[in-house]
Amino acid sequence: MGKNKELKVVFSGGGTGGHYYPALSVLKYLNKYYNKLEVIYFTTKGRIEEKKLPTDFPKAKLIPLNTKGLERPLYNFKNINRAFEVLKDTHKVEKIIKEFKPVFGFLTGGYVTVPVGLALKKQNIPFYLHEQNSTLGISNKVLSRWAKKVFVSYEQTKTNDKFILTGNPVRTPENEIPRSYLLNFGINDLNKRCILVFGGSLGSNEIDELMLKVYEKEKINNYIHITKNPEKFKQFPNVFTFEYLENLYELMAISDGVISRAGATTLAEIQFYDLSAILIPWKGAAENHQLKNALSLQKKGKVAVFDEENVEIDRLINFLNCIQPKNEEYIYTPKINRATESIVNNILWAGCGAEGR
Ligand SMILES: CC(=O)N[C@H]1[C@@H](OP(=O)(O)OP(=O)(O)OC[C@H]2O[C@@H](n3ccc(=O)[nH]c3=O)[C@H](O)[C@@H]2O)O[C@H](CO)[C@@H](O)[C@@H]1O
Repeated sequence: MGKNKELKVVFSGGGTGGHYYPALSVLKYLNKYYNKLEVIYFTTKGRIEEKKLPTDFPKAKLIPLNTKGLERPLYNFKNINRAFEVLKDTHKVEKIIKEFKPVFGFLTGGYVTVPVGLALKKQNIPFYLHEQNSTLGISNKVLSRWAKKVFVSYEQTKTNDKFILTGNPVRTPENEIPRSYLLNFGINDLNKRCILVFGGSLGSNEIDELMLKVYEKEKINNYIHITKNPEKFKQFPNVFTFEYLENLYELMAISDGVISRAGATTLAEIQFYDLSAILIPWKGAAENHQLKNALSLQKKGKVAVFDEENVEIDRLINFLNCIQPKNEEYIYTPKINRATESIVNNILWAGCGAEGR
């Protein structure tokens, strides 16, 4: 990859961590190779990409959009207003990119990407989509007909040659991380299993309730549990609670297992860091995509999928107790994430367009 170059790009994607973190991984990768990477990131007002991006990526210019998701059922009166908002935002984005002149756009899903994709199309600027889930989300479905390429995380999502299987980009530590890093999070016996518990980027009350039952019975393993209700877990000395951990992926690199929902980005991280996992798919996900995500990972082993309405606590505990823990000497050594690399290579060098324009 060439260095000392300038590149102007438009990014968008978010609303939730599952859409936002893949965009961030690609952005960070690009940033390594360009001395002057100029980025406009179109954000969902008040959501994760707005709150986290400035610290993650200080050079990006954030522009919030008003577009909101459609109400269900679709014939809801509010949706007329929502459609107007998309038109207004499309116009706003068009004006901005006309002046900014980006080389390409990269969009990772979430309703905010719709006006951005429409504006890029109107200005004849190539754009690329990334889909994290096994089925296309609504925004990606709408935009895919105009996208230059659609990068996907699962083989079964490909429907024509425009679709390229890359996997889902995940955040990776730049440096080695020793197992002893866990001491910073309260863990004091590094030879015991360390299990990370969380309900995606938005949290999950159901997982909190389920884990209360697990912690009543299982006192040996250590747990780092992300929750909005830390007071519920105070009586368990082996449970260390946090409201949100921005760098959860660093803990994944040195932990032993995960108990979580089955959001696609979490699943990609579980695979990348080769963790054992108990997955409890969220039933409200569009087209039940979390269950589909989870089942395709289950085929690869080290993963058990539970139905949230029927979790057998003893089976769950038995699964945990079969995990071979890393020992206190363990050190994670940095490795490249092939999905991130593959997306960037496809955009810049594999004749997909941007650099050759
Ligand atoms: C309610 C909702 O819309 N869910 C969707 C959303 O989920 P959600 O945003 O929960 O997505 P994922 O579970 O895929 O990803 C969560 C991300 O947040 C990170 N994390 C989480 C907690 C924390 O304290 N710190 C932290 O960094 C995880 O490491 C992971 O990178 O996007 C996913 C990917 O499109 C979809 O599959 C989900 O169905």
